[in-house]
Amino acid sequence: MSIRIENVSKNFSAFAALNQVSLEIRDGEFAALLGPSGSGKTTLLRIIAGLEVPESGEVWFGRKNVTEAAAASRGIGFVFQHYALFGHMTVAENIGFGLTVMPRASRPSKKDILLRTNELLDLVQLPGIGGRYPSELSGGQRQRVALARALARRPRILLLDEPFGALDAKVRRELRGALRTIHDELGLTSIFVTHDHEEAFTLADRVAILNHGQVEQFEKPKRIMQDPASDFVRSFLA
Ligand SMILES: Nc1ncnc2c1ncn2[C@@H]1O[C@H](COP(=O)(O)OP(=O)(O)OP(=O)(O)O)[C@@H](O)[C@H]1O
Repeated sequence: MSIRIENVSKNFSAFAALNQVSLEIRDGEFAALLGPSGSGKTTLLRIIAGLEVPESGEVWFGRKNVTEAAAASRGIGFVFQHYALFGHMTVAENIGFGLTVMPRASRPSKKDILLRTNELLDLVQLPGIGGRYPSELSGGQRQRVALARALARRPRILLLDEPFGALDAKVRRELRGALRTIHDELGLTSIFVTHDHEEAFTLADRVAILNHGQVEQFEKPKRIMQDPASDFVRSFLA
């Protein structure tokens, strides 16, 4: 599902967090939003998710204008750094949660939810741990479970906000590989927020570099390295 952001602006009081941002992410693409702290990455992701409303501009998913659509109706999966799992629920209950709260008419049966949960545990390479509690998992395993939970309703768009920020370098690298494989296998369109250059450049098809609420450059990693579009990009990458 392609995502088109057209002239989006967002202010907090008098402060412009996003200033006339336009970005077009192709169906099936893996895009990263990279930039220093406060550049507007999370705000842009939250607007795409429907968790913030822009003052002006539009957001399109494919041929649908979703600018005013509720977050729950957008068919998105999210993974956040601190989007904690429910501690009192098992891993399987966490993953199936989004399915169990669906309206009765569209809710899958208990048996189907269990099947789906096991399928997702296989996908994130944690088979057999559905009966454990989050406190019994490592940080990397928790983020794999968070990813499985985000995918339970078969979203076509996956939004990730610094999902590996709290993990050590080795686990980050492993999870990066796993995430990219899942993105490709499921044919998702994914947007990944990070302030880590290496992470953005190894994961994404194209990287959007943000600074002061504006996109300085949105291109393939190689192209950005070869031909930085501004002094800011050059010094940010140095
Ligand atoms: N709810 C809010 N109220 C007031 N200001 C906000 C709010 N949310 C964000 N901002 C401000 O908007 C700017 C952009 O914030 P945003 O979180 O989008 O940046 P970011 O690039 O994701 O930063 P970080 O890497 O630190 O998470 C910041 O200056 C921030 O202080």
